[in-house]
Amino acid sequence: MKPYHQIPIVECSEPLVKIPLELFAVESPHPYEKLGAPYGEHSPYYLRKSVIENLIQAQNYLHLLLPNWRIQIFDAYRPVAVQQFMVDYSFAQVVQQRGLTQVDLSPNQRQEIWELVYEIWAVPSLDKQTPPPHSTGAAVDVTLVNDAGQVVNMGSLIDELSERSHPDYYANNSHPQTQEYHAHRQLLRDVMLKAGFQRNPKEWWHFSFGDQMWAWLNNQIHPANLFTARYGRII
Ligand SMILES: C[C@@H](N)C(=O)N[C@H](C)C(=O)O
Ligand SMILES: [Zn+2]
Repeated sequence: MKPYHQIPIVECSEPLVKIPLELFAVESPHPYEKLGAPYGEHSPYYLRKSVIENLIQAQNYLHLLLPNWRIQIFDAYRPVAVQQFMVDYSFAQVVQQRGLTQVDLSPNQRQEIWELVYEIWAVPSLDKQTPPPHSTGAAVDVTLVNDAGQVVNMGSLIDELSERSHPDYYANNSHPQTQEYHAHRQLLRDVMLKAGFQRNPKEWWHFSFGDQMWAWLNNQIHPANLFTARYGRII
C-alpha cells in the first residue's frame, strides 16, 4: 500500500476517450505494445475525457512559451494485465542486467529486485480500492519534442530504474548540461501543473489528473482541502 491508496475513490463515470494523437507527438511504435504487452481489444492511446482536455490545455501553455514545441505521449491507458506484464518484464530485465537467472535468485535477491521495480512501477492490483494509476485512464507519461522535431533530452530515459528518474535529480548540479535537463523537466512540470495535473514525486515523466495519487498530492499542498479521487479502475 502506498499512502495515496488511502484516498477514497468517488467514481464519476466519465468516459475513456481516444486521444487526438494528431495534436501531439507520439512515441512510436508504442513502447509496451512492441514488447508484446497484452492490450487485447484495448489501446494505450485513451484517457478520461477531462484528462485529454487538460493535456490539450498543457500543450497550449507550452505553445505560449515555445510555439513549435509539442508534448510527446509515451504511454496513457494501461489495463492491469499490461501493468502486470510490465512489472514482470522489468523484473526480468534487472535479473538479466545483473547476469543472474530467475530460478537461482535467493529470497533476499528476489526481494531487493522487486523493491527496485516497485520504486517506479505501481503494483498491478486488481483491488478496486488500489488501482494502478494508468488503469484509471487518469495518468499519462509524457516528454517534450522541440521545434526541430527532436525529443528533448531530460537527462534520463522514461522508465529508467535509477535515481536519475527523480524529478529534482539534477536540481543542485551546476554543470550547464545538467542545468538544461532540469530546466526541461521544470518546463514540462510547469505546463502540466498549470493545466491541473500533478507529477509523480519519483518520475519526471508521470502526470495524472483525478486519480488517487493526484488527490493525495493536492492534499499535501492544500491540507485544508480534502480531495478525493474521481477516477477508479476502468475494467
Ligand atoms: C514506470 C512508469 N511508466 C509508471 O507509469 N509508473 C507509475 C507509478 C505506474 O506504474 O503507474
Ligand atoms: Zn506513468
